[in-house]
Amino acid sequence: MELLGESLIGAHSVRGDAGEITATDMTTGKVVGPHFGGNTKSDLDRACGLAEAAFEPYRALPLEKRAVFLEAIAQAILDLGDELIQRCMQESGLPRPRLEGERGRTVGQLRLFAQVVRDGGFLDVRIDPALPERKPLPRPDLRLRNIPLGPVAVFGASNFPLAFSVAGGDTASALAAGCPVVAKAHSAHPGTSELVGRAVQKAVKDCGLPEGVFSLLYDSGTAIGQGLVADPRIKAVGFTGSRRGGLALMGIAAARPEPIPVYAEMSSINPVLLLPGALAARGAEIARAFVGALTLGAGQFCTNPGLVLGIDGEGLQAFIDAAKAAVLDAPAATMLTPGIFNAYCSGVETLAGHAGVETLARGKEGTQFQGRAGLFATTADQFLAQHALQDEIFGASSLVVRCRDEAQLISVLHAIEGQLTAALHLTEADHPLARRLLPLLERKVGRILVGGFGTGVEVAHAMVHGGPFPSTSDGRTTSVGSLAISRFLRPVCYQDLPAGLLPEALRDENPLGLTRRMDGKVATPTA
Ligand SMILES: NC(=O)C1=CN([C@@H]2O[C@H](COP(=O)(O)OP(=O)(O)OC[C@H]3O[C@@H](n4cnc5c(N)ncnc54)[C@H](O)[C@@H]3O)[C@@H](O)[C@H]2O)C=CC1
Ligand SMILES: O=C(O)CCC(=O)C(=O)O
Repeated sequence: MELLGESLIGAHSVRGDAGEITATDMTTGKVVGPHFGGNTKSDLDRACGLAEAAFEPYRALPLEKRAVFLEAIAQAILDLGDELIQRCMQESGLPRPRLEGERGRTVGQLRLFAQVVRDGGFLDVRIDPALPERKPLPRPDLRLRNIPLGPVAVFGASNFPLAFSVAGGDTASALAAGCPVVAKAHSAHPGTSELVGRAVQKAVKDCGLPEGVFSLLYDSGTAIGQGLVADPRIKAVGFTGSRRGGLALMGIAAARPEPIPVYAEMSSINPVLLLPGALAARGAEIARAFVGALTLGAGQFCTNPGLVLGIDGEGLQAFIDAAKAAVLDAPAATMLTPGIFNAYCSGVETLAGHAGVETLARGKEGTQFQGRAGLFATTADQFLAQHALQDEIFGASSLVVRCRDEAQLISVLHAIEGQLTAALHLTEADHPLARRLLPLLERKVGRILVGGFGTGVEVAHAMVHGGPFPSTSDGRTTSVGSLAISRFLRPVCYQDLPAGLLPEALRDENPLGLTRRMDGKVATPTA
């Protein structure tokens, strides 16, 4: 498919004329064509108008049709074939196996949401039948179901050009909820975005849906992204990126005459807790696995293990020695954009320059735009005294914090900000300490895991990829897994509506065959 450098506004392909966006081939540093036109405010207005017009007919579709649409997007992405992978490799610098895996995850995610839509459980139907004889007052007939919020703005992430971008988890869950999507392409992978956008556009057409169900805009600066969040027709925002970007969009959304939710996944340093028994039993082994997780994908994951906590002693020293050796051996890796590479280099330099921070090891030198892994250490006293030591460094850098004792480990945990994940390494002897840490960890993170690291998020029903601020803007939800749909829904209660006016999902005869909560009890449909 020839790339045109055009945005997609409903069924149309439109060349924006507000500046240009060009991709960089991250392995050569050269610009790759075509040049993409940045959209204008009037393009944005048109995309939002179409999304608003599509909302009612799209949400009214039978669930089966919505599910088939999600599956059609998945197939259209697969039909792009190797062209998608090649373009994506060029724009992102990410290797083929990673991107093939990510495509599988993207397609799997869309198919998972198709199942979620068919199942209908996300409607969360509750029926409390009327109790006309109840004393002292009768109870009215109450019926609840979730409805979609309205058009959603999705900001593609730079670090997952497929699974968190144009047709990634935010888009899949918003479409599954019944919300049209206006996506804002990330300028790091404009060609990949156009290819995937065209796949979604084709699925819209093939399924006979209103064209405004999906649009894709390009922004040569920040005006289109900001305008999108401010547009009164947009009712929610999905974002993965920097803390600064997420906070800016949250500010715009909150300042609207009608504020809207922004689901921003921002910064996280994902503490790894090395408990004494585990350090004594297998410190060096954990260190090697840790460096593997640290350097995976040049460390460009929001789940990257950026902080290691342990109690000082022989065990922690054995871990550090083995981790140092593995980092020294780690090859440099191409980063996503020149900007991200530069931010990584300056982040590492700043960290190394802090009082009381020791550079333990740096990975091998690389070529242009290749980040070198970095391992640093400090004491808990220093960590507690310098808040800046908690700043996310996006890339393969991690800070080991030597704690004096259990009490100081707990103080450090109290001091850290909200996180996506915490990883515990333990043996049975560590269970009493782990049991004491768990309530505190629950308050700090969205996912607690044992024996591994946070990278490699499973797309599943029980997954939480979220956490307290600043890891996300709203720790009550997740951006990965089927629960992500709940971000784009809100409950409506129907009180004493005549049967003929009730939505199908709420009718007594249960024509959709939904599992519903009847008078508080789960009722499965009779076949
Ligand atoms: N924690 C995480 O998961 C990630 C963190 N990052 C951090 O972000 C840095 C920059 O990477 P990017 O991916 O470009 O993130 P970014 O936050 O700068 O941009 C993400 C998206 O939001 C838009 N955006 C950002 N600020 C905006 C504003 N003020 N107004 C309107 N639109 C705005 C951008 O155009 C882009 O589409 C990295 O060096 C890293 O520090 C990046 C990716 C993921
Ligand atoms: O590690 C993963 O699979 C997902 C990480 C993520 O969501 C991110 O880096 O933005």
